[in-house]
Amino acid sequence: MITVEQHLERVLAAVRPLAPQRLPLDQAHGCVLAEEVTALLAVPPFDNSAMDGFAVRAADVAAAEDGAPVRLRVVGDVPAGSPARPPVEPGTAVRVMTGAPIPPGADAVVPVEHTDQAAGPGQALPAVVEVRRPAAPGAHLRGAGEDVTPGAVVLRAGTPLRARDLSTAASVGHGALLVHPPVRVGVLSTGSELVPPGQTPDAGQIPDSNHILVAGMVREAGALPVLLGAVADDAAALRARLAENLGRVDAVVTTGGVSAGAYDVVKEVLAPLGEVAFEQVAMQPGKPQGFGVLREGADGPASGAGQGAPDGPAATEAGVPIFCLPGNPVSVFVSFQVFVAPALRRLRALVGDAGPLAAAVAATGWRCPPGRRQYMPVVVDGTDGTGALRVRPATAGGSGSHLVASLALADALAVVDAEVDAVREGDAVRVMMVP
Ligand SMILES: Nc1nc2c(c(=O)[nH]1)N[C@H]1C(S)=C(S)[C@@H](COP(=O)(O)OP(=O)(O)OC[C@H]3O[C@@H](n4cnc5c(N)ncnc54)[C@H](O)[C@@H]3O)O[C@H]1N2
Ligand code: MOO
Repeated sequence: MITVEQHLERVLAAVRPLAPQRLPLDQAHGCVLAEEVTALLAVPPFDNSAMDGFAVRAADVAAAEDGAPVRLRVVGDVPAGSPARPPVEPGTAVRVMTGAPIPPGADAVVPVEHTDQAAGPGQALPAVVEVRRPAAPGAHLRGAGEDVTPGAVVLRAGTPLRARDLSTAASVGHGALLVHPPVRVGVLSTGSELVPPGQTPDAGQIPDSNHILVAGMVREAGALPVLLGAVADDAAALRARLAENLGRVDAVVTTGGVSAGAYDVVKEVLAPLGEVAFEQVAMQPGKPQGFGVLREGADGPASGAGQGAPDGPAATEAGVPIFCLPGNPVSVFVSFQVFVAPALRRLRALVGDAGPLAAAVAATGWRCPPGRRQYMPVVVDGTDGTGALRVRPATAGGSGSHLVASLALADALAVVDAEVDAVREGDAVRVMMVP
């Protein structure tokens, strides 16, 4: 058996960030930025009004008050988006809407509420406006470049792009950015016992819960699932499904068929390729693990992959990493957290790992498997006096790898060293919070 660290090291050594591509902003959400972004436009791009009202010369309205309004001749109307720039001479005003450019000559805006004019849509442009409050020079003006001036750096390389980062890029004039593209992950279940969710299983059949689990975890890891469905325990069918799809994915996750069974076809099909190794990892759940890299034109079952693919070649020139996870659903969940998620971070070009495990205290004891690191699904039961999380197994069945229905209860995985044969109430444990 190898350790979790040994297997993870092998996985991480085989994956590289996907090569950057220039993508339109609407396709770049979640992608890691591969360039420094500087402003092409100022924000705001021009002096504009912060209020719906009237652009005036502040000196004209300095003495305005309710009892002694100042009357100004209205010489123009500038809605937002209008190219009109009617000058504001002494004694005049121009109606402006929020976001509209400030006309030359004006140095303040009087909100419509401080005039004799009604607020709201459909109001005709008056010939004269009565201003009932003074406005200081600069009042309700938003100056060009107040936020950002052209040339300023607004986003740094390495940033995973959030909605507001993309809005920043748009506001400073960019329509596309150089990013590490979304990682497309093929999701493939194997097993002759599987029926699609919602379909009543016949004798010996079970719902394929792994497919939807892995697809969702791929999304939660910031990548794009490519649903490759389920294949029966049939070597030719598996070979064909992989060969058809390898060219349109950057990684593949399969479930099932990796242990010692007579029908464990994943192992049968991929092991002869040489670059996919099947190991026993000292962890529970998740002991049997396959990992490797499938290459275009490789001799063997997956040869021809990538040819004629509808969505273009895989972005990983070095080949397509494939994770062959065990079929038991809790094993899938744990294996994904421990091996696939870190690899997806690297493929996405995220820097660093997901962060340290959190400190917790066992609210109750539980048994651990000898010689394997345990990943126990736990619920968090508040905190103790020192602020440490109190955790207990999410189900009476403990870390059994088939307890898929109870997995939804878990808040975290308690990670217990291989040497520990039992956790006792009050013991310190480390936990990995899970999405
Ligand atoms: N003789 C041995 N038997 C087993 C060993 C071993 O070392 N020697 N290891 C056990 C461990 S540990 C695990 S984990 C499993 C892994 O098995 P496989 O990866 O070969 O998976 P399957 O046999 O195909 O399925 C296992 C289990 O999971 C259910 N399953 C499979 N796919 C799905 C799916 N898509 N959705 C829901 N459930 C699924 C399947 O029906 C089985 O119950 O092997 C042990 N055996
Ligand atoms: O390692 Mo298996 O995942 O225990 O059931």
